[in-house]
Amino acid sequence: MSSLERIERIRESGGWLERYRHDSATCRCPMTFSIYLPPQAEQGPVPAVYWLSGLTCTDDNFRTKAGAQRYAAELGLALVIPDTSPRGEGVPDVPERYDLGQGAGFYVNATQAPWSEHYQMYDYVTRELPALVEAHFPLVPGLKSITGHSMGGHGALICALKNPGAYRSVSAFAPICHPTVCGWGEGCFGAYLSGDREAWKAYDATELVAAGAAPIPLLIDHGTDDEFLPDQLYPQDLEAVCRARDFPLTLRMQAGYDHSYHFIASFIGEHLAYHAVALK
Ligand SMILES: N[C@@H](CCC(=O)N[C@@H](CSC=O)C(=O)NCC(=O)O)C(=O)O
Repeated sequence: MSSLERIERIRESGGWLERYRHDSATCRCPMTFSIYLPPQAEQGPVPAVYWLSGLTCTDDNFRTKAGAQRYAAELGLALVIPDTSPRGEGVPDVPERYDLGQGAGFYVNATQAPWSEHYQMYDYVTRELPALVEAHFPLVPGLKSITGHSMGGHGALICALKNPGAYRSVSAFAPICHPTVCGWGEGCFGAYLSGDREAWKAYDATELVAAGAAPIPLLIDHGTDDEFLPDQLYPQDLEAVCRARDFPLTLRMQAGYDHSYHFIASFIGEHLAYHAVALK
């Protein structure tokens, strides 16, 4: 297991917001993540909520824009906030594209060169990072939930659907619900996973539910004024397969909200309270 280099420590809401760099064996490069430890972590281990961010983000967007740490402090939850892709000079990228390469790992394990050398974000967020943080921080082993936004909402849904029992609860903000049929998903899956569309379905929430994923309640918020709702997010497709299977889905269309962190900040308290109930 790699060692951790602490690169930041900030007092917030009675707890600590910390940032670390480590050599990832999974992504074969240095990776950065943030963790918020609530005040309760000074008394003993606490449960963790993993947050997966969207396209163009690092771990910094959520911790500076969502206002989540205040709620996490009240609820006694740690927040674990990974980056959205491997990064660095030796890591493939398409600098002119915001939706492919660095900042756009899409939470899959790439199988295609040149991406497969480093772009192993699914294994990183579901295996390496939980083992690392549980070994180094006062977290209750295995007691975790997951949420995220847009590409990260897609990531949260597939991590929970593909790992029955690993997460006590899952929620998502404006997730890309059917990535195999939207432009963002087609671009990344085509590059990272080849042109074989059947292979893409293993990382698509709508396809996983349709294929018989074990039931876990899904809490999803979308904004009705989200600029990406018509062409990228497809909640109606996930809703249809959930209805056909009687799969537990709470899909809330929040009037007037867009795709931004203002939307996330408006509902993050509700989402964390939801996870806190599942984690008690
Ligand atoms: N037009 C934007 C597109 C990038 C964008 O909107 N990113 C969202 C996530 S979208 C899906 O994953 C985001 O969270 N941005 C960061 C933020 O702090 O708002 C562009 O060109 O950048």
